[in-house]
Amino acid sequence: MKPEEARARAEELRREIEYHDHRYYVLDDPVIEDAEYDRLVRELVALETAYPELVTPDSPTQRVGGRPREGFVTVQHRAPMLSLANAFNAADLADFDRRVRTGLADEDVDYVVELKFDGVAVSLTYEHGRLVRGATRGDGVTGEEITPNLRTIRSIPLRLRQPGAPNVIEVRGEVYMPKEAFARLNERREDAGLPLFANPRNAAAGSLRQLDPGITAERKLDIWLYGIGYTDGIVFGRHSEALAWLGEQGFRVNPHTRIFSTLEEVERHLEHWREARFELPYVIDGLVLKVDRLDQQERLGTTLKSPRWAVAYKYPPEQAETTVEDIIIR
Ligand SMILES: NC(=O)c1c(N)nc(OC2CCCC2)nc1O[C@@H]1CCC[C@@H]1O
Repeated sequence: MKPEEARARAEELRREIEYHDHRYYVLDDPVIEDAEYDRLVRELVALETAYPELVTPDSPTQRVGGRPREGFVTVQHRAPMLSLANAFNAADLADFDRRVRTGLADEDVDYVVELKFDGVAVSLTYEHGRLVRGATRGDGVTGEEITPNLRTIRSIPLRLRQPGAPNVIEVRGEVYMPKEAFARLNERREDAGLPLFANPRNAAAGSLRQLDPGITAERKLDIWLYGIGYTDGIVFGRHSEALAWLGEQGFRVNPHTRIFSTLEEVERHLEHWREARFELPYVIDGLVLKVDRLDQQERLGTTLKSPRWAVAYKYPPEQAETTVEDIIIR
């Protein structure tokens, strides 16, 4: 095969494998048999081995790469990754809603209501459509650079579907370990006499902070994208539009997100998930309300720590540990 034929075939295989990765890992709706998928990957690996100059960082064969590192580098987020004020009951929610409506001079308000994933917040930076950096939230201003570890998460695209759009975009999401993967990991650790992880969030954090990406790759982590931090190329009118755009670019965006325009609808939705959350294959510790219109977010602004246009509604923690009351003194 001539070099330019090899280059063309390699690019064709990359597109095809990316398409199937998106169907399988993001849409959970594969259209190819595993054996056929593996054959595509084997052909690409063979081509890249025969023509090493063809290897590009965003090739699907480069997901688990690099030697273990000595330590982590810290990075500054272009825009701070804020935290969320909490609401624990209907009164707290009413306070939040009143403050929002007062701040907006009683204009109509739409709330985007998202599940609150109990994992590790990360930011992903894409330049000219390619993933160049991934970092933990850290203290909101400075995080740890964990790009090789995030590249092992198969639902994170290594390049955007329309690379032309923004030159730079930094997206935010929550990396988590599904309940099933958490249970299997702790079984293996128990068999190996290793200390167990207390919950999926700790397991996800421990898996992301591995110096060896090969270990991260084995941990079956996944991610839900929930926002855009910084971008130099596109402007959205609403948070819900930004979420739709993330989905179009190939990111994994949660299907349970809803938009409501009254607090009553929001409260009914929160009551539904109070029990329904235990059926989910991943842990949530509440839901997040966000004012949808970005111009209204701007007007409400943020405190040093968290936005005035969003709040986390928290459920009481699952009673996993045994408490004193549960121990009946016989
Ligand atoms: N954990 C989540 O599911 C979640 C979410 N669905 N949406 C946001 O929106 C950001 C944007 C403005 C302030 C918080 N943040 C989330 O989690 C973050 C991680 C660290 C602080 C928040 O809990």
